[in-house]
Amino acid sequence: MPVDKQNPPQKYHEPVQGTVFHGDGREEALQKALLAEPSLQNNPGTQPVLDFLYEFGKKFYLMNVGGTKGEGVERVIKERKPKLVLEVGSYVGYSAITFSRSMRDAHPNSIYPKDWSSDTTEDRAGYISLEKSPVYAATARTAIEIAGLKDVVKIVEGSSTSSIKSLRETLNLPAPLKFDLVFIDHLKPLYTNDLKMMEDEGLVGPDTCIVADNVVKPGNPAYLSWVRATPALKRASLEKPRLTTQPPATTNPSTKEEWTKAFFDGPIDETRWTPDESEGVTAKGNPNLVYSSEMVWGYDDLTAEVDACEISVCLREEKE
Ligand SMILES: C[S@@+](CC[C@H](N)C(=O)[O-])C[C@H]1O[C@@H](n2cnc3c(N)ncnc32)[C@H](O)[C@@H]1O
Repeated sequence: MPVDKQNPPQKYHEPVQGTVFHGDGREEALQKALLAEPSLQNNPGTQPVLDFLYEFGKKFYLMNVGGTKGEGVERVIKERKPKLVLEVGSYVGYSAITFSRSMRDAHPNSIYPKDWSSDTTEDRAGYISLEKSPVYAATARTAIEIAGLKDVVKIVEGSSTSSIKSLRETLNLPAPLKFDLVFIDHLKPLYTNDLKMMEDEGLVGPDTCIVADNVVKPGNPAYLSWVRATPALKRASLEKPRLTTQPPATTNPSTKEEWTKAFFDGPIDETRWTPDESEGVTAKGNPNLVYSSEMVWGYDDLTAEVDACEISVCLREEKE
């Protein structure tokens, strides 16, 4: 869809928070529609599939990153040229198609290996996407295949926290190999625990760029506090015991300026709580990683609500 950063896109749906906006059969219907669409069979490719998802989303809301925020992330990919990308939350494949296309354009001659273990001088690249729902993963695979990106994108099914913990084993990904870019876009309360798990496993580190979607809509002050805090503040937080019940969530600020300036000194203590959805897999995190973090603003293309991605580049690991 055309991107106009100054003006909101046309609104096709009312805000969906608090309503049923996925998991009611629309993802299966989308898969069938993708397979039945003659123009996609005759003219497969990335843009026809993205356009098809956008048109479907106008009728039945789809929780895709969309064009305006997606364009900001694509710009980062074009600048940083990541070779190994991790996405958390595939849904029906919109972001995986958009971002892996940019990655492939940056590395047209790379090999996309099935596993990363072999000792080789090959120029390799790959886009790994984690998805909990087998139904959404199946639709994403269909979309990705029609888009011609089957060899570039690998979907790993399962719950994110345990998938991340076992990812080196699952992908034969030897240390110290780590991700160049991570796109976090799944269950909002899990963002911090899952980033901490990546830090524990050495899957992120100096030079990794971490992009987190929906930090304004619905908002994620706890996550922002982890990537914006100083190592000293994070170390102090980790010295305190884990919280066993969910603390009251910090309220969202109301202006862009407040969002940009807030959360450099908390609510870091909220990050001591691990949501049930991590299924008992808790992470400590590496408090010594220093991130430089900024917000990239955009819209939900279908509800026209203002939203933002937080883009955090890991600068270095501070010595204690
Ligand atoms: C906002 S959607 C992702 C949208 C997608 N990144 C895009 O822009 O096209 C969130 C996805 O995260 C998945 N998800 C939620 N919790 C998860 C978890 N614990 N592990 C893995 N995936 C999860 C949901 O099933 C859903 O497909």
